[in-house]
Amino acid sequence: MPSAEETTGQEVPLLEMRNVTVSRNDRKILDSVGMYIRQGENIAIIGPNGSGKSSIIKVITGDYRPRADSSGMVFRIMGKESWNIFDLRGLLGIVSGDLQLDYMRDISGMEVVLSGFFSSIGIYANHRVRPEMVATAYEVMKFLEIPHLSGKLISEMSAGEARRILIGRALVHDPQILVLDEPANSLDMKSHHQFRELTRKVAAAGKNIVLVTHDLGDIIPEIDRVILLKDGKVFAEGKKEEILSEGKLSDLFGLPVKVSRINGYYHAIY
Ligand SMILES: Nc1ncnc2c1ncn2[C@@H]1O[C@H](COP(=O)(O)OP(=O)(O)OP(=O)(O)O)[C@@H](O)[C@H]1O
Repeated sequence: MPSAEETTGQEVPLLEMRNVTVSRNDRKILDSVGMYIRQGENIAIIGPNGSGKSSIIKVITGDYRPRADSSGMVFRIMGKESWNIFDLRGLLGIVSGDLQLDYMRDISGMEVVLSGFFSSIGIYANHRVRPEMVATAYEVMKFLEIPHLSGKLISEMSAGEARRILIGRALVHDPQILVLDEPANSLDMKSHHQFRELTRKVAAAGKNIVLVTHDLGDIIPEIDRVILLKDGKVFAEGKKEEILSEGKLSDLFGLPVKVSRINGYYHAIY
């Protein structure tokens, strides 16, 4: 059967959202959000605390179910409106600070990476770890230059080491999209730098990066487009060079922001 792309002659977008609304406790935390991510595109979602960034990620991962308002809603991932949660998890690899907190126990780097095959927090008696899974996990760790963390307990790793192991977990099942939710929180300068370099390597390997952050320094040069969120709504979106302007960022964060660009990275001064 021909794919939607072959039938229509148009590229199927990675993600398409229109009029996506999510409410909690009778309050709209996402309000008619629209977003369009092309295949092969890397994007960053930026906004102040509480603007709805993590909620967008939860919609993408199927944790939050959006509802349609009177103008109707569109929500498609790879052209499909409804996803089996296991198929969806296969498409996505996720790294977040919250996930790292879930792993604060005595489990080795190798087990953390392997748990990515089962979308679980650890390896349990019902998980059948096949030899080829161990071989793949080792290959991923080699690619990420972290084989030395294989036998180390995550509870004994530095924040930067643990974050790199979580990228391994996110990539081990070969997802198309790597979602990074505030990935550099609590990393020192060197760990932040190493993390960014790893993300660049993943982008160069052909994965789509969806980055959520409030720190402009997380935006690797491979990110083409930026979406600004404010109060649960899209405030602005477009090419990185146009969106990361002093005027727009000052309006977004509600304070005067100066922006500098060095070696393809943006920095905010406030
Ligand atoms: N389960 C929930 N119940 C009630 N309110 C919620 C829930 N989840 C999120 N919110 C509210 O929705 C708004 C958006 O939250 P969200 O976590 O998406 O913001 P964020 O941009 O990721 O913030 P931060 O940068 O602080 O992580 C916030 O005001 C938050 O308090």
